[in-house]
Amino acid sequence: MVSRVIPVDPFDLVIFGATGDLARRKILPALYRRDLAGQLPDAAQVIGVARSAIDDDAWRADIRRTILDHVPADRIDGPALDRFLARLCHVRLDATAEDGWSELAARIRPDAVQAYYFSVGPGLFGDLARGLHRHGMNREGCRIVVEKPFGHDLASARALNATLAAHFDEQQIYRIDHYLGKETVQNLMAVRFGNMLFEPLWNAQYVDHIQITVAETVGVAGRGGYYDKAGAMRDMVQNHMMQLLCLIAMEPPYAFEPDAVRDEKLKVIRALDAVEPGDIVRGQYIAGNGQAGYLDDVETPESATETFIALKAHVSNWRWKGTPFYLRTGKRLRARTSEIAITFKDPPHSIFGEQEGQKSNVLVIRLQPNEGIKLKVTIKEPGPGGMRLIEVPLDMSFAQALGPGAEDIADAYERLVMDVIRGNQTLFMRGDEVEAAWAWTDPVIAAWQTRGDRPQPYDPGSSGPEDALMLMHRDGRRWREIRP
Ligand SMILES: NC(=O)C1=CN([C@@H]2O[C@H](COP(=O)(O)OP(=O)(O)OC[C@H]3O[C@@H](n4cnc5c(N)ncnc54)[C@H](OP(=O)(O)O)[C@@H]3O)[C@@H](O)[C@H]2O)C=CC1
Ligand SMILES: O=C1O[C@H](COP(=O)(O)O)[C@@H](O)[C@H](O)[C@H]1O
Repeated sequence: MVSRVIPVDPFDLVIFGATGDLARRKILPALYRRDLAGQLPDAAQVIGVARSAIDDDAWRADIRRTILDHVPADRIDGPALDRFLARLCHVRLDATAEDGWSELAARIRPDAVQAYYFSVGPGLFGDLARGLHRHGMNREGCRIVVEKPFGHDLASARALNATLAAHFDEQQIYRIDHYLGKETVQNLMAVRFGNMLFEPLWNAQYVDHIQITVAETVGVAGRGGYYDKAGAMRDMVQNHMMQLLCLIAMEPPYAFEPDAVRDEKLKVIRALDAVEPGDIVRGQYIAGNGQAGYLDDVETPESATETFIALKAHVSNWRWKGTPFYLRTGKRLRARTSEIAITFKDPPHSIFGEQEGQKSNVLVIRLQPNEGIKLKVTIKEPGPGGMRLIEVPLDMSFAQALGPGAEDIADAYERLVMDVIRGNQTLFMRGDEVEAAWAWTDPVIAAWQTRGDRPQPYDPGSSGPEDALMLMHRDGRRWREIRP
C-alpha cells in the first residue's frame, strides 16, 4: 500500500545548526525523502545556518555524503538527490553576534511559508528568537521549531516560554517531541478513537494496569556532556514517556485538532499524583559484557546520573483512579524496544474453573521496531482434548497487514517537518503542557538530590536493576519481557 502524498505550499525552511548532528542525521535526510516522495514543491528552499565558514557547494557536498550515509541505498535516486541538493544554500551567522542576519533576511521570500528550525544547543534559543525579531523575520504566519530539551526544570521552561512569547505567538511555536511523529504513536489514537471496540473498556473498571517501556541498547558515549546533566528522567520521562502516557489516558478530544488534543493531554498531566519515593527506581549501567560502563562514558567521576528509570504513576480522575501506569526506560538494556501494553482485568467469573491457559487480555501497541498491534485473547485449544484454554495473539504487524510500502514508514522527522510547513500543531507540545510536565518531574528529581541518592547498578544487556522487578512484583504483577 503506497501512501498518498499531498504537496505542501512553497516554503523557505531555515535550519539553524545546519552542520550539526541532528540536522545532518535526521532533518536533512527526512527532507530528501519527502522530496523523493514528491511532497516538496519546486519553490521549496532550505537555508542552512551555522558559524562555519563554508559556502553553498561545500555544504551541499557534505549533505550529499550524509544522505548517502543515512538513507537506505534503495531510496537513493541520483537525479532526485541532485534536485534536492539544488534547493540548499548556506548562510554564515553567529546567533550571538550581528553579522549574517541581514544576508539571511534577504534570502527569505515574503510569499513563501517561512519556518525557522532551532537545531542548536538550548542556550541559543533565546538569541535566535531575538535575532529573528530584530531583523524583521518574525512575520505573521512564520513558524519556529524548537528542539528538546525545552528547559531543564520548571523555572527554566517558564523562562524559555516567556522569551519565545516576547517574539512569537503560541500558534507560531512548534515544540518538537519526535515521539509524537512516530507512526504507531498516531496509530494509538486511531485505534482508540477510530474503533468502537476498545473505548468502552478503556478505564479503571476494565483495565488492570498499563506498562509503557522504552528500552534502548545504546549507551551515552559521545553525548555524555549533555546526558550527565539530564539523566533518564529529564531526557525521556518528562517528555516522550509523558506524551505516551497522555495519549493513553486522555479523554476523547472533540476533534483531531491542535488545541482539542493538547487540552486533553494537559488535563492528564495535571491529574497525575506526585510519585511516592518508594514507587520509583533509578539505575545506572555498569561495565560488563565487553561494554563500557556509564562512568567510562562521562567525565564526571562518581556521577549519580540515572540511565534507567522505572516508576509507578497514578492518574487521579474518574476514568483511571485505581489503575496504575508503570513506566520504564533505560539505556544499554537487553533489546531496543518501545511498547505500550494494556492489561485488562480477568473475567469476573470463570465458567471453566481454574485453568492455567486462561490469561488476562493484553493489548500491545508496539512502537518500534516491527511496528504493530497485538491483542492476546483466550481460546480453546484445538482438538478433542476437552475444554482446555490457551492464549493466542491476534497479531497485526503493519508491514504484513498493509503490504508493500508499509515497511517504508515515514521517519518521525519527515512527518513533523511537513506538519510545520502545513501549519499543523497537533503533534507539537504547547507551552503549558511542557510546564505541567516539569511541575510533575521537578519534585522527584529534587527529592533524589536532597537525599543524595545514588542509582542502582545494572548490567549491560539486562532488564535494569532488580528493584525495578520488585516495583511490580510487590503489586502481584510482572514486567513484560524486553525483547527485540
Ligand atoms: N543530535 C540528536 O540526536 C538530537 C539533538 N537534539 C537537540 O537538537 C539541538 C542540536 O543538537 P545537535 O545537532 O546534536 O548539536 P551539534 O552540537 O551537533 O550541532 C550544533 C549546531 O549548532 C551550530 N552552532 C553552534 N553555535 C552556534 C552559534 N553561536 N550560532 C550559530 N550556530 C551555532 C553548530 O555549527 P557551528 O559550530 O559551525 O556554528 C552546529 O551546526 C540541541 O538542542 C539538541 O539538544 C534533540 C534530539 C536529538
Ligand atoms: O530524545 C531522545 O530520544 C532518543 C530515543 O529516540 P528513538 O526514536 O531512537 O527511540 C534517546 O536515545 C535520546 O537519549 C533522547 O535524547
